[in-house]
Amino acid sequence: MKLAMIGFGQAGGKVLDRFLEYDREQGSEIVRAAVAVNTAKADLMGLENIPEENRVLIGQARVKGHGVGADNELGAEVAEEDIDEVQSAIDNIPVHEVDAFLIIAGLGGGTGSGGGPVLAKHLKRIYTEPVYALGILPGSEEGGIYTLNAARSFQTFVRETDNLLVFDNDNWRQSGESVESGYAEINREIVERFGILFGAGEIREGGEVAESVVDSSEVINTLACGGVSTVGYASETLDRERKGGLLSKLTGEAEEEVDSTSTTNRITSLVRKGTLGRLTLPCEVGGTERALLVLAGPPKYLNRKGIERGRKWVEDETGSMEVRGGDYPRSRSEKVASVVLLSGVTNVPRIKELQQVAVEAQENIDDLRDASAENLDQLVNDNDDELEPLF
Ligand SMILES: Nc1nc2c(ncn2[C@@H]2O[C@H](COP(=O)(O)OP(=O)(O)OP(=O)(O)O)[C@@H](O)[C@H]2O)c(=O)[nH]1
Repeated sequence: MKLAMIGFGQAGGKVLDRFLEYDREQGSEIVRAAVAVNTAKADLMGLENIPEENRVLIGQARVKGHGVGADNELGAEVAEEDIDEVQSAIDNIPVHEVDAFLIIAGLGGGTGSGGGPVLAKHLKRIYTEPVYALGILPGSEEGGIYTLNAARSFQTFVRETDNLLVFDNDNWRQSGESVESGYAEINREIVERFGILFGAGEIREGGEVAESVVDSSEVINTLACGGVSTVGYASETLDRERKGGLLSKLTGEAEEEVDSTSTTNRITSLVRKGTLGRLTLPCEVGGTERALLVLAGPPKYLNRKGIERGRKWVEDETGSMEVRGGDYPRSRSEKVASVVLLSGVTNVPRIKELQQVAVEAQENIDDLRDASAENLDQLVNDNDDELEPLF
């Protein structure tokens, strides 16, 4: 599937930068266009793979290139004010060649969290292609303002996009890791999962053809139920049995013996592990509206029977009647990987918790405001008492 990706804010830009690297390494050609938008000049300058002409600095008149300091209302305001500058960069994208837009943003900060939904609304008004977002939730140790931003932004993103794919940093940070090396690891994880999902079906001319192809319309149909999505992943490194036949001696490549029963079993077990293991956003699998599974790996290690069994299992597990599945051949890969997209999930404890914390944070803010208003009144009254008439 070909995407126009817009990285909004620091996290969005960094993840998009990694997507470009992945695209180049894998030859997957998912990112048809890449635009980074930020209020902080330094963040834009730190990007490595996004072309300079596609880096858009917004809000210069208001924040002078220094970021909005986790103020997501300000993030939304400057995005509204400077939407034409973002649009100018998007005007250079051959939109007729893309299947969808994907806005990537950290929901806890200010720029991406506030500006991302503004851009989503704008794109939906102008284009007919679906507009998705990949929203990154903050770690719980990041504090109240990040949680409050994330809770607000989450709701707005769900309203303004065709589907919000979520990655929860809280579920992925390893203890003892530095923040930066932690993010590098997390960003690799994000790009691998979403890269396989969006890369399926993007087979170039002369490339390998999948036995049961996943094409972009299947990803779009799975996401079309709207709401929130999460992605599961599992992989197994292949212990490739090689047989030194004449052909292999001539080509230098080993032929492989592949047992079809173990191929089927490997696939079904990877689908289970992917679905029941660590999801990008942990949730109850039951009640999922739609699902899609993609099996990636060397074609010999993929078969229709395994995928069909895996698909049936996901149907039983989710209770959904709309479970699609297919394969994504990658000959050079040394592993078989399963990616499971669960779309329209409803039972998500982290979101409930986030909303609760946000309500409390809002009440605290209201209390603080009330308290400071009372203090102000008090101060005025006290001062009134003390003031001596001058005449
Ligand atoms: N996964 C991931 N999350 C990140 C990364 N960098 C920052 N974050 C998360 O993103 C949130 C902060 O958002 P940023 O993108 O840094 O903020 P911003 O949109 O640039 O907004 P301001 O800095 O307030 O102007 C925090 O919750 C971080 O946990 C990253 O490289 N990867």
